[in-house]
Amino acid sequence: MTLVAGVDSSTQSCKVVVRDAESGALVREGRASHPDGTEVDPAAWEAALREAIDSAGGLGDVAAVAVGGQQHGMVCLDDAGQVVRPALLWNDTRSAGAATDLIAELGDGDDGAGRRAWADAVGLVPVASFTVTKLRWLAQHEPDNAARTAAVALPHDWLTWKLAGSPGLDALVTDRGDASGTGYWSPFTGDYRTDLLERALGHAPVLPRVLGPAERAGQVAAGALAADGGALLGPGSGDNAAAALGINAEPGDVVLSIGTSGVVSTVSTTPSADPSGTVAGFADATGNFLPLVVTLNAARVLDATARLLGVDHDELSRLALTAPAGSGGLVMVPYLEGERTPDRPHATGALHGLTLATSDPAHLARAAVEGLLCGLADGLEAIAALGNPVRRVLLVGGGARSEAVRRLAPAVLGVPVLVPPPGEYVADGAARQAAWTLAGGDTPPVWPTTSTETYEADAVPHVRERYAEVRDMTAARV
Ligand SMILES: Nc1ncnc2c1ncn2[C@@H]1O[C@H](COP(=O)(O)OP(=O)(O)O)[C@@H](O)[C@H]1O
Ligand SMILES: O=C(CO)[C@@H](O)[C@H](O)COP(=O)(O)O
Repeated sequence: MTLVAGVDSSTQSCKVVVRDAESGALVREGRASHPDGTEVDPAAWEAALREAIDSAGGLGDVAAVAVGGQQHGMVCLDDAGQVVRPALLWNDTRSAGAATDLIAELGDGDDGAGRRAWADAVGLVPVASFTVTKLRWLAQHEPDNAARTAAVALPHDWLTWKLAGSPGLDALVTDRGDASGTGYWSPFTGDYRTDLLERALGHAPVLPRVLGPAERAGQVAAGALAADGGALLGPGSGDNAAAALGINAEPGDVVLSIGTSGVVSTVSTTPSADPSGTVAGFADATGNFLPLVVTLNAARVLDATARLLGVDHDELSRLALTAPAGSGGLVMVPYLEGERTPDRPHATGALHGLTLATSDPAHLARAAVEGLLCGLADGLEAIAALGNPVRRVLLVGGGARSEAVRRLAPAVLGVPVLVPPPGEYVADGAARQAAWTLAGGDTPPVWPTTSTETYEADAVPHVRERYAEVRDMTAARV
């Protein structure tokens, strides 16, 4: 049996799966936690990856490995390959002002023209999540660190490079999927837009070479992150592209991921440009494209509400299912860390419709689940509005383990929802890419598609209508 390994270095944790390269069967797995926060020293990811690899039985008998990772993180390296400062993550909003400036600059002061120019250039409109805005923030607020920045990498790029033994800045590599989330790579041309990078940072540092979907990225160096070296390295990808590969998403499939981020993504054979900025036109990990909508507030809305009520996730779910649809008029707009879509980085969460009848744990639990799902329903609507077919909606991520989320999703979204068994689909996709890198060829290996459970419910349009009223009312006040 030939073994391959896949990594998911996500916001909250690092997961490693070891699978049979031919059948895709799971053989071993491990995981380790990441520190909290929106600014993290990459050394913490390296330590977690080492721990997760060890707990997954090591890489000594693994023929190939690939890394999936949280997107957009700004990893700045000096000319000796040392990290210049802790990485700003996708969910850090301090560069919101830089995003506004970059839009205005490309539009010569005309916001609409600026949005269109960015969408046409790189498939996205700057918001604080994207790397290009973080580099502008760095240039504005930490000019010495900006000047020391000889190379810029993404979390998955940096971990792949560390696995290879940090063999010099010119050995940094990435893939189309993650490059498409930087704000300085074009999914239309497949090339970097170093002019936009230089506009942001003030100079154009070394950038990782963008590899093909199954192009070899070197070999694991013994001792660096794994006791045993020799395994081939795949290019890796951003977590959402890896998840789509892991779940074998095809055009017409929409993947709803409820992790730290809430993501609505689909596979397209053509690149997207949405000047509203709602849909980001990313690339996927197979040579296609991955238009997606991302919210900042997803599984942690459930974490926070469970903490407020002093219950665990199972009890939160049970409570939510005892309250009526619409939670008696209690609406939670869950912008607990600001929000990315809609672009309201300074917003806070809001509860509206609190009455004596709704002031109880069940109504609060229901409002939290419905508020989370309404934000994703808005994303699904935006994806469809761009002409992407919606034939199947698949629900994954830690939040999908909630029975209330699974049962309320079809009602709020208005479509059936297919739920595969709880799993690590990002790491699975990375493992499948590793098998593809090992085998070569134009397409990834065919692994058995996972079974799914279908959840259906009568649509409850009044829930989204009421949510939209409260969402827009709170927007007017912030
Ligand atoms: N049964 C559950 N119900 C609701 N949320 C859950 C459940 N199990 C885990 N979670 C939440 O899912 C999140 C982790 O999901 P995951 O997809 O691994 O996130 P990420 O990939 O962003 O690190 C955590 O916030 C965790 O609390
Ligand atoms: O910002 C995005 C995608 O644009 C997020 O999807 C991050 O990639 C974080 O992923 P998770 O930690 O939630 O998996």
